[in-house]
Amino acid sequence: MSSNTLLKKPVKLALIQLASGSDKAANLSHARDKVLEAASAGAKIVVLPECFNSPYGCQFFPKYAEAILPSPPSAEASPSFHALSSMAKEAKVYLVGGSIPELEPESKKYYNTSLTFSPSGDLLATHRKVHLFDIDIPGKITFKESEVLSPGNQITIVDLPEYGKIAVAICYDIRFPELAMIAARKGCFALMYPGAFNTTTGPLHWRLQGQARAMDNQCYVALCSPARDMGATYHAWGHSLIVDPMAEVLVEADESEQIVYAELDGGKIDETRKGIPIYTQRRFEVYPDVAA
Ligand SMILES: NC(=O)CC(=O)C(=O)O
Repeated sequence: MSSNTLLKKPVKLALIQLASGSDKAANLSHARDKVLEAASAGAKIVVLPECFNSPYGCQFFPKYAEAILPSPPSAEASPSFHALSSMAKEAKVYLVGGSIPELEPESKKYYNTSLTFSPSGDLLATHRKVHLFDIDIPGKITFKESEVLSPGNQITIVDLPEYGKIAVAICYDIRFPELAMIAARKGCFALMYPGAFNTTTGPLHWRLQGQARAMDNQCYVALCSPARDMGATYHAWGHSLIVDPMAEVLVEADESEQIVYAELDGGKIDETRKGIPIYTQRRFEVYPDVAA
């Protein structure tokens, strides 16, 4: 076990592949139990899935949306914010709080938003899904988040003082390697993606996207899905997974509710970058358009 300049000390990461239903309060309470379970197993960074407090679908966003700003949000207006903050504090973990439908009260715009909290329950970062999930695969799946949601406009990098920097992005964001590349080049040891691929795109692309982002950027990548519910309108792929900097899948769930864990080690980032030194071999003079 070793550390490096990106990851100061080894850390156990947990992804909670949560089974959520239509009752928001029940979902929040269930998430709390699972976060505490992950902490008891030694996890210090815990990730929840996309839309963990609601069913996933455009028809559900307005009903489940809550305000996050203005600050400080009240427990009535922002129950998920408060629940996440208290579970992080109770479990004493860094918590990447999956995502929740957000209503920005002044603009009346809706967002798909991820909140990250410190072990003392303080909000560290807010990521609004940058790339909205608009796809149309005839006969298989049509989804248009942009009919209801607005996109976020920022790459989100979060400093976890004891460990180093992570990037947080949501689901469809993983299909845009530019975002991952910039975050990695700014020194993140891991890219965290709460996500909910489906039974059409999941088998083809979920693992591949996770491994591709890890291989390109030689850092850890985590994808955290909801458990599959065949009674829901959207059938999540599940298969939450953690990939190491060599693009090896360290752990992968099936589609049922479970928690997957892996130990992240800075030495693995060094070893990978030493063995395949693309970080020092880039030729930005040949492709200046992508230089940061
Ligand atoms: N749900 C998403 O945002 C993305 C997805 O399912 C896919 O890219 O496939």
